[in-house]
Amino acid sequence: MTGPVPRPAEAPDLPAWTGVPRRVSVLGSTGSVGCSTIDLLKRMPERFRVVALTANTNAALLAEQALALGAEIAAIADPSALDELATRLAGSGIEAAAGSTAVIEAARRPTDITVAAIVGAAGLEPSLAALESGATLALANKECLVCAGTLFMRTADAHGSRILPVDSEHNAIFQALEGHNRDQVAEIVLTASGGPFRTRSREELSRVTRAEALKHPNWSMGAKITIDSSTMMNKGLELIEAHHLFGFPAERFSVLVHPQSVVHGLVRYTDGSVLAQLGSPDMRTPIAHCLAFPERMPVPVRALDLAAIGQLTFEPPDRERFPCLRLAEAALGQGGGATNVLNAANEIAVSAFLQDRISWARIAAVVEATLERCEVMGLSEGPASLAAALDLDRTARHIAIEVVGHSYG
Ligand SMILES: NC(=O)C1=CN([C@@H]2O[C@H](COP(=O)(O)OP(=O)(O)OC[C@H]3O[C@@H](n4cnc5c(N)ncnc54)[C@H](OP(=O)(O)O)[C@@H]3O)[C@@H](O)[C@H]2O)C=CC1
Ligand SMILES: CC(=O)[C@@H](O)[C@H](O)COP(=O)(O)O
Ligand SMILES: [Mn+2]
Repeated sequence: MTGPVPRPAEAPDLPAWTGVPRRVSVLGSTGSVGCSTIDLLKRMPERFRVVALTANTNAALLAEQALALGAEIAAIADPSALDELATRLAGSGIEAAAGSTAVIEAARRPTDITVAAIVGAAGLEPSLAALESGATLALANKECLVCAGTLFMRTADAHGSRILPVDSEHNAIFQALEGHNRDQVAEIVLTASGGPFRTRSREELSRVTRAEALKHPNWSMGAKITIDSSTMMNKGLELIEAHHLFGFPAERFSVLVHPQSVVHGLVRYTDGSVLAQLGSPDMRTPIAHCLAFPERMPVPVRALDLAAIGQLTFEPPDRERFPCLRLAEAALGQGGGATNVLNAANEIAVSAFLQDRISWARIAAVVEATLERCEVMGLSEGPASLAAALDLDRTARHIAIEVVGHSYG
């Protein structure tokens, strides 16, 4: 275990909104978090000015968003999508750019706040570029921190950039920690819905389908995180994310299953007080918290009606039926490059599951086998540079692809 990560204590708060629009970029604007962000920006045009929007392949939606918000630039990672993007933006004065370097350069444009909502380790370089520009980063892309957390937090520190957590649990914990003494924090609890398979037996879990796994009980999200929730790898990734974001040792965090997804995170203090943040399960609340920080802004989210919900329930996680949680906890405990390998192997396994190449139960097996094979590389040192992080990520993916190739069922 590496010790606590130093906090970016000197990073300045965003100035309060004083009537001057904030410059905002959205990386991954066409995804689930991206579209929720765009929805909020469209409702408050006087409050935000859009700099850059980025996507992977969806040129039609990217152009529509850029036109609706009058963005400066729209950048798409897939070079073959440039013609369509440029045609749709012709005559608007909005720049069109393509290729992964164009996405990174768009992310580097100065803003007041940049929302990092690309999925997977593909978000690492654009998010680092945003941090290097000095922007406040509203971070949804948890895989950045799992892949290269120490490097990521150091980059934020070095450039005086603040990171505001968008991920609902981390946003809740951030709110419950704000204004309190870090030395008096006894425990930080991440809640987990338990996913669509929370009550399934081991035997039933061997037969679950892709369609079932894609049906999250409470949240509407992109495919990758929805599968991660079904295996509880999402909670494992979130433990690693929380360790880096908040700088507490791994032992200070715990996971509590809460099927209603109303209590998003809790902080217990040394005097026994437990502070929590509650809200309807709608990502527009944590996104708005980041966009308006340190103010609050109104959102079109259904008000929480606890009387209608009636009961909030809690139970411990089951690491036997959901081994991905155990694997992520072990990788966090090991530190160094283990979480990078965990993330890469999980991305490959989830993608193979979504392509019907492996069963749901094999996702954990592929991650475990990849971690075992990578042990020989000695993972005790975490990647010290971006090149080292990308290199380890590439190697682990190759190994995971081989493991998938040897998987049956
Ligand atoms: N969805 C949610 O409610 C929550 C999500 N998160 C985290 O936020 C992140 C985004 O999740 P979500 O919105 O669900 O994901 P989606 O799959 O819905 O969206 C992903 C976005 O990233 C873009 N993208 C994908 N691959 C690349 C690439 N190689 N280069 C550049 N852009 C790329 C996509 O573009 P295109 O549309 O063109 O494919 C899309 O804009 C994830 O890390 C997730 O864990 C955290 C908490 C909640
Ligand atoms: C909305 C959000 O933050 C997701 O990470 C969500 O929490 C996933 O639900 P699980 O608790 O099922 O992983
Ligand atoms: Mn979350």
